[in-house]
Amino acid sequence: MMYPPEPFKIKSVETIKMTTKEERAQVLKEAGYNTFLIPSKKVYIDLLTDSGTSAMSDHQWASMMIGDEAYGGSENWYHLRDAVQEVYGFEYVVPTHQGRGAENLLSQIMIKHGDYIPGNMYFTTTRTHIELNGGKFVDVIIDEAHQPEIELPFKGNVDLKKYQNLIDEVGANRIPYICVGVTVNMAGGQPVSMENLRKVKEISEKNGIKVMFDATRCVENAYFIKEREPGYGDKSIAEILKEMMSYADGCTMSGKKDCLVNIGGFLALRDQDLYEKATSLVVVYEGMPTYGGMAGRDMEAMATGIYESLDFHYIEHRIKQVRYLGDKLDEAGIPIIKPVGGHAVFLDAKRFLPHLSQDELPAQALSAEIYLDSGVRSMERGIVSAGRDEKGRNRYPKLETVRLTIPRRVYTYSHMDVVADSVISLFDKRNSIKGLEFVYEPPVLRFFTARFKPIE
Ligand SMILES: Cc1ncc(COP(=O)(O)O)c(C=O)c1O
Ligand SMILES: N[C@@H](Cc1ccc(O)cc1)C(=O)O
Repeated sequence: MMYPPEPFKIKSVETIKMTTKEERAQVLKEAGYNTFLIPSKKVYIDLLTDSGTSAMSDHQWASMMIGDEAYGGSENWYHLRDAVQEVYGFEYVVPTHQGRGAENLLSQIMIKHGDYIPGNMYFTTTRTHIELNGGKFVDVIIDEAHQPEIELPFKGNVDLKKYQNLIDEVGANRIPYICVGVTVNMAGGQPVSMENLRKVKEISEKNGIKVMFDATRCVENAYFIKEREPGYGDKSIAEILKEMMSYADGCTMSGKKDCLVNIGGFLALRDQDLYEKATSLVVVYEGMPTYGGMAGRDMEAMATGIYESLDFHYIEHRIKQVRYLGDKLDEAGIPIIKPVGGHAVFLDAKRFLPHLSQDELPAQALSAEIYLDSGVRSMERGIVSAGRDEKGRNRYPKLETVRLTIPRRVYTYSHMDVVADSVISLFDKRNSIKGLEFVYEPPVLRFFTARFKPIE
């Protein structure tokens, strides 16, 4: 089915309200033209992120009622650990408050000053933790991933030649692990094929390098493998996921995405020695190794969410709802990253606003204009998100995009129509959109709290 109907019915609703354009202009000014800083009550359709914004199921809410809020050995922890072991196949699990808690632990236990960490495109928090621990991130994704117009089924693949070249150049002993995102957030939610994962594992094993997945959206990746990779059409999402994970030595997980919860995460490992190192740190940064910053009820909801995410009808609808929005925009001639990925539709701000240079922050300006037009909140993913390099110079990513990120089980196809209409109407008056400049720039992860003003 092209766009399947919602495989759920709605039991509880949250009212959303439209604001006036005058009100939004004021809100935007007060938020320094940064959509992260807009109060959510002033947002009509919130496509800032799919992180922690999912609607939980009735079963997950029921799980919240059996929270065992014990400091040590909560019953819910054992359920979560068992779910991770069963579904993802890793023996050792360290709970964390969210994904970056796991990234912190992994980076601290594995990276030595001067090490290199290859990966299939950077992610903001992941690269920050690598750098804070003295490592250098090296992008080894295929070139096509940086080109919005090229359509490939697995545009998140690791370029095996680039990976091998890095090993030859710096030596395997300077590469503790490769970080493989499944799917790749910054490339547009693009998946990685099973064949590519298998080969990455082969090269890594040969060279004594560990493979660590950023498993944040691994269920979405499994769906794409089922849909696109020969030999996987008849396999279940659970089987595909298990095989994907069999090519990793561990993973970091932001449970706020594919585990369908509002908060939570974990680090999973196969190696006992690494696990012991991680547990000695988790007590410093997160909490006891049996809660890691989560309440008992949150762990139970995550355990339930992990099993629910394997349902084919759920994941098919999720992917295709995102595709519905992408197809509508594409048919109207709006420049987007193609193909449409798993969690979001990415507008190509360079082609949307060709009259603005990258220094005029076109994606930041476009996300502000979308909010002004319709109250739809999106996120900049371009030069502002890329930040500065070690010498303090702006990084200029090839992809300058605005991300329309769809929360799971929250909005309907008609909400997608409203979003598409707003973007299409803005495209017609795109020449009047002005650039932005920084008025406040924080030193790290600047996009979260930076402030801007229009360039007059
Ligand atoms: C691919 C990816 N990795 C890691 C993270 C970090 O997770 P969290 O937001 O839960 O800290 C996120 C989202 O932030 C993400 O999208
Ligand atoms: N991981 C979440 C939250 C987040 C957003 C932006 C970031 O750069 C970091 C984290 C997302 O991708 O939406």
